[in-house]
Amino acid sequence: MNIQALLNEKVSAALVAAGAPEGSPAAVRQSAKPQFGDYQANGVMGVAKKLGTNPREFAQKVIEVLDIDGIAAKTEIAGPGFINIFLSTAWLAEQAESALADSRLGVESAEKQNIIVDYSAPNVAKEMHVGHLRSTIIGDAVVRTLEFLGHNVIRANHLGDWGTQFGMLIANLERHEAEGGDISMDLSDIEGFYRESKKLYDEDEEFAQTARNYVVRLQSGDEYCKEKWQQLVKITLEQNQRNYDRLNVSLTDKDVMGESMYNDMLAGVVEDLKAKGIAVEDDGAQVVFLDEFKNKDGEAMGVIIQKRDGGYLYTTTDIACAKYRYEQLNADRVLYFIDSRQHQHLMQAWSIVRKAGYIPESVSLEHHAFGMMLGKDGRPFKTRAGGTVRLADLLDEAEIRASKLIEEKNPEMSAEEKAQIAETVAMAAVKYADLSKHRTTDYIFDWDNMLAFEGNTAPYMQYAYTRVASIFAKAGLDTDNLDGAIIVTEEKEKALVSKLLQFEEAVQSVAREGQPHIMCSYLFELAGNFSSFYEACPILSSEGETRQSRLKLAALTAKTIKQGLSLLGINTLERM
Ligand SMILES: NC(=[NH2+])NCCC[C@H](N)C(=O)O
Repeated sequence: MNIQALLNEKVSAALVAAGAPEGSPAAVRQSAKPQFGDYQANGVMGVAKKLGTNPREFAQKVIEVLDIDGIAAKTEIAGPGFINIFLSTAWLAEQAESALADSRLGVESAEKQNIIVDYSAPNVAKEMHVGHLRSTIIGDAVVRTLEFLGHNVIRANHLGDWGTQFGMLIANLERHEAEGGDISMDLSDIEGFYRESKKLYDEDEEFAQTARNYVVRLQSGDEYCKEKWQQLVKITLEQNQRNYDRLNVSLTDKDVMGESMYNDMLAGVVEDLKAKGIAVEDDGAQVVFLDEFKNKDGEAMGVIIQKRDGGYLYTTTDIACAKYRYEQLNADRVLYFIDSRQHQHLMQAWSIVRKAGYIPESVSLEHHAFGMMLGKDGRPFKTRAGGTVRLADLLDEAEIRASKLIEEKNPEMSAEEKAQIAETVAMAAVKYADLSKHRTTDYIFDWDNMLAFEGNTAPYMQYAYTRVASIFAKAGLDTDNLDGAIIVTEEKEKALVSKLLQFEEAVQSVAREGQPHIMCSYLFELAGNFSSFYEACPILSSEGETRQSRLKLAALTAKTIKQGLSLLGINTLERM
């Protein structure tokens, strides 16, 4: 149950009953401090101002008609007219009880929507690099959260699999084949292969001519070129899949909807935009002038959708792609997890999409942008030699570092167990470090921080889970089979229960805002609440119904942490 939403509904109804206009916002939020109650409604002041009445008096009227008997123990008016709501411990205990009995931990399913999530989107014949890492792990956490809420999610890996570069890549692939080498070996360093192709293209005129010829042939559907192109796509996908699997990212080959998929739509889109008078010819190219974007002379900015030579652009593809997602996939919502540097590109493409009426306003197109990944020195994240960091190398290093850490902590464990723990911790650390930061800020990649056992980190959260789980292991108890009832008496018990019952709010916020750091902060706070509870309220050494109740609180904590981490794509360990 979403308590905030419930209270918001209750207070909204009371506002109207007290004379406020229909639809006045109740603005119920979690309280910043316990002395302000569990929740606070801040909507009264705005309404009183509109009505020209005294806010404290109006708040009093609202409280009189507010129907929260049995839910709240107490309400009070504070400051200029805030309503502080103190929840009843008996009611909280009841809610916690039903959350524990429910495999969804009491989280209600949302009204089902078709949601397309565009994420990862690396490029063919290029290594996945750290920039794609952010899109991949943030997007995947949001996908898991949306699915948990019951939405129909379509994972769209907008692979960069089209463009004029394929001419030189095909020509070079052919050259390698002619030389009789082992192609899969030759392409194991796909980035090197790309550089080599580029060099040949720049330096060898005959090669460049073949390459240009292949571009034309590929675009007109020539079988030979298509087959070679497919080979390149396949090799890239295999390499990416290894990264996805290691990172426990839920993408597979089936989710690839690359740029090439929209190729057949592009001519039609340009024709249609011309017919609608949205695109006009300018110096031989097809251009859309957008008033809402100004160029440096203060004039409407021109966005090219077809070049003079007939070629289409990245923007043209994204226009067609958005159209497709609405028309063919019936999207209710489309989320794009792309680097903030592509913001203007997306805004322009979508502005054209809306002008052309390809998607109704009721369907949201959302750019969930993120900042750059920086090194510890605050500069773009690079290898020591100054090159781009390959994702696979980064993950290898994470495992090496985590192994050392686990070795120090648990020298007595079997090598096999240590290796398994190290791998789980390593991938979690890389993901969690990224997920826990506000998405839009640049993110500083720091091994020591992400692998620390203190603070808002993966090892800390994984260990928090293991610690609760070990209580049950030690007592030989099963979290699914506990007798007795939850009784909330101690202050720390109440704080823990309140936090546990905010899980749904966290899940829904992540789904709404596409910001997984909300879940990380929630879990970190929950772990903190559990620690304070555990210190103040002994579990196994207490007796009778107190012991049973506390065991149940611990069980719900373990399940909530595990579920929350799993929505982030992070695995837990029973021992670590
Ligand atoms: N619909 C989109 N434009 N998705 C993002 C594509 C990202 C692009 N392949 C890149 O590496 O920068």
